[in-house]
Amino acid sequence: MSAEYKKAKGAAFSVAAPDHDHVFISSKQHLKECQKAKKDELSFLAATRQMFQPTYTMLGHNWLDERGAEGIGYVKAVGTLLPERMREIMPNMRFNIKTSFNRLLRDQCNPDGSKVMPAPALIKKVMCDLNGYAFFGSELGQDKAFMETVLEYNELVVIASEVLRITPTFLKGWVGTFFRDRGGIQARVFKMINGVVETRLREKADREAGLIDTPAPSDLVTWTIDTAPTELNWGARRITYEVIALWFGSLHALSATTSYALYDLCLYKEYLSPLREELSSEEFTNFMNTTQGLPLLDSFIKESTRHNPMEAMSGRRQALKDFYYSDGTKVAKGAWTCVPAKAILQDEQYFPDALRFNGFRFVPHKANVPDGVRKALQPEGPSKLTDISPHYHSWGIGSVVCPGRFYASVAMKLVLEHIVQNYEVELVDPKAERASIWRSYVLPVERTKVRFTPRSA
Ligand code: HEM
Repeated sequence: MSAEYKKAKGAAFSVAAPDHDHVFISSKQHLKECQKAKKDELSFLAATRQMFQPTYTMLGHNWLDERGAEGIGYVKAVGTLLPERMREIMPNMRFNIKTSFNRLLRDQCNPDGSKVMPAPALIKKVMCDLNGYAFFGSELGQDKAFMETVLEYNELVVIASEVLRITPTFLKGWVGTFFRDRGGIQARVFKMINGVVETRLREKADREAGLIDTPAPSDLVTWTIDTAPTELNWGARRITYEVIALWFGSLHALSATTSYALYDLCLYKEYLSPLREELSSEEFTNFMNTTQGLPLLDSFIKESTRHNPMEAMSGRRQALKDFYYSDGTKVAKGAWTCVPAKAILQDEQYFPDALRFNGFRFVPHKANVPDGVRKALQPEGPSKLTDISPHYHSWGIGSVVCPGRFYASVAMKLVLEHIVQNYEVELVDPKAERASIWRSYVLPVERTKVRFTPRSA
């Protein structure tokens, strides 16, 4: 894809795949037209459905192709209500991370006090616990059996959806049933979440009738209920599906991105000292009080996402009918149009010294960067991890952008803060494979091990 992007010099290019063709765009004009396409022309939700195969991975749930036809309450729940409450829940998020690390590393001790763990597997569990708290509060979030089941379900969906995407249509029903019935895991997860949703709906009705005066818990189940489209009268079942869909959209990306940042902490040790200085300063208190700040850590994570994008493409839209860009480029019905995000992130025009890791390339000019730490400057000036820009498409391409990025930024910072402040980290085998490529995904290799040595040891 990168070679095609270079050859195309801004023009659109096509890449065929077993399930459908891809038409890649990167010019300002194409992006503008893609963002402005009508809802019945290019669809984000149709592409998402193809990615996740919910018919087989979410107990037959299906959503409409037209974004907004069933409301976009989830965008408010995730992008507004969750960030608004973040300051309130951040101390508990921090405590949750500490508890997870202590529990997960407890049994791995070597005689010298160090602990060795496969890094992505560890991060996935930490993030699962953390997300569990943000999504389900203390009810299901503290329920060990539920958290183990929901993590197992997550893994199943990732594998099942990829297998189903390339399964010929005539075999899909058969292969899909195999995944759907596997140990009844989908039904179990559904039942547990649905139970909580039913209770919350009952309590909401009681609260509105003045029968109880306890406040609703501050978590995504509550906010998904509160932002559900009233005119559609969603019951518990539909709300449960919405919560499950949000869960998938979040855990996988969060874990992969944080795992890469952990590898980068192991590989580029010169950043540890300035990061520790920042995390021990007023900056951290300010971050806990405002959710903002920590410019060095923010830039380090952003550079890690640039250097190791977990997906080669972004801004997927499926054509619901033949679609033509104004230069005549055709996206045939069923094909996807998308952006070659990884190739753009490695383009020297936009990211000088693009192939090198420059942890502080995005920091504000006034930030306290010590001499000797590389800091390539961006032509467009400083930017934050959560910013959307025409060349950084990790959160999407505009018209649809990730509303979870504010929470993701805080969650990643809190996990990395815990690691940086409490451990020295190193790759057990610096030559071990860190990333594996499957189609457009570039995922952290599960078995790659990191040694955690407590800093006080
Ligand atoms: C590092 C972590 C994450 C990454 C890299 C990421 C990336 C993305 C991307 C690329 C899109 C699609 C935009 C498009 O195709 O144009 C998206 C959409 C979305 N993401 Fe995230 N995401 C992350 C974390 C999260 C989290 C933690 C949540 C929820 C708590 C979340 C919720 C959503 C939702 C609801 C959408 C759909 C938005 C809409 O329909 O308007 N994401 N995300």
